[in-house]
Amino acid sequence: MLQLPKPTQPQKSLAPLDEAYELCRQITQKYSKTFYLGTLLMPPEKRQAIWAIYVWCRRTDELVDGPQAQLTTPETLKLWEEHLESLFSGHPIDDEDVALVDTLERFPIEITPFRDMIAGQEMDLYRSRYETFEELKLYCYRVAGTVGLMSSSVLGIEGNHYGAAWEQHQEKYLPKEEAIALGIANQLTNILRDVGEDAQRGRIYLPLEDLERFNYTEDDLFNGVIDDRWRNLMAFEIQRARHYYQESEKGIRGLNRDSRWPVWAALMLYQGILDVIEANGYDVFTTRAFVPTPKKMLYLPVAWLRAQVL
Ligand SMILES: CC(C)=CCC/C(C)=C/CC/C(C)=C/CC/C(C)=C/[C@@H]1[C@@H](COP(=O)(O)OP(=O)(O)O)[C@]1(C)CC/C=C(\C)CC/C=C(\C)CCC=C(C)C
Ligand SMILES: [Mn+2]
Repeated sequence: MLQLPKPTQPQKSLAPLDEAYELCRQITQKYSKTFYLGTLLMPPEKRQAIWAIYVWCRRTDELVDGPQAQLTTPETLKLWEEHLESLFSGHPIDDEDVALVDTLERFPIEITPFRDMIAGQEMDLYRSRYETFEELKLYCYRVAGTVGLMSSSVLGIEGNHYGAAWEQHQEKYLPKEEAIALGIANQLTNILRDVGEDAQRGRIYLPLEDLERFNYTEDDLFNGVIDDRWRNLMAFEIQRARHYYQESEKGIRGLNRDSRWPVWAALMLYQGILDVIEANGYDVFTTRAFVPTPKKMLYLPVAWLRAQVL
């Protein structure tokens, strides 16, 4: 269902726009309950645009993380970048692209974050360790901070007046850093939740300098050792992720009013995973941390309130 690029595919007739958006809706709903719920709180035009962006991101991630990932080479990613360029010149190739091409017309977005995400996925082809947090942060920017930048164009920036009303210039404060911070916070959360799953694939995203700081070894991690060293290491990483959430929060008030509730909701739902990891005694080896649906529903009114007052 998630088609990988087929460069030699002959010309085919593509889905009409409403069907393409419906396809993107279905894929978003299937693959991410959390972000899908967030989009349901948006006005229809923004919601559809986020589905289109989600699907492009999902397809990009699938290239290195999906069932066909073994077949992906740097050449595959090069072809995917050419595919991207075709979309940016208004030429959809697959049904899902029809929605993204329309979204790009309605909400102009720079191509850079899309290219950067492909570069991030490429890192997964040749890296399975990160020595320092600085190195990991670059990866997190590329695979997730970029999502913040892409989404911001759709979410919209509230116009802020600086200076007196009779002055001509009206400047907009662009909360770019905050959008990137929320992506990084989400990705760090994702990494902490998936430590066990990634270890089974021989991957360690936690910076090795942090393992060393807490005297915890790669072997300990592959054996799923949970002791004070691990608990302290995890507490440190969770605190770092929470710092990025906090950094992102001040950007939300710079967004259009109708985007603040969905973003607060997505933020709280994803950050909630950190609380579950703590409640599970930092066991990310045998238990997958998730926020149960009734708890998700409880977050929604709190997120609404924050969107009104913060
Ligand atoms: C509500 C809203 C605007 C959501 C955006 C939804 C969107 C377009 C998500 C794209 C997700 C995606 C498939 C990215 C590919 C790379 C990747 C896998 C990144 C990880 C996402 C979750 O992955 P996964 O599928 O493994 O997770 P679950 O199993 O579903 O838990 C990431 C963790 C990155 C997600 C990053 C964001 C959603 C960016 C958030 C930032 C903003 C919306 C900017 C807000 C603006 C300001 C000013 C704060
Ligand atoms: Mn992934």
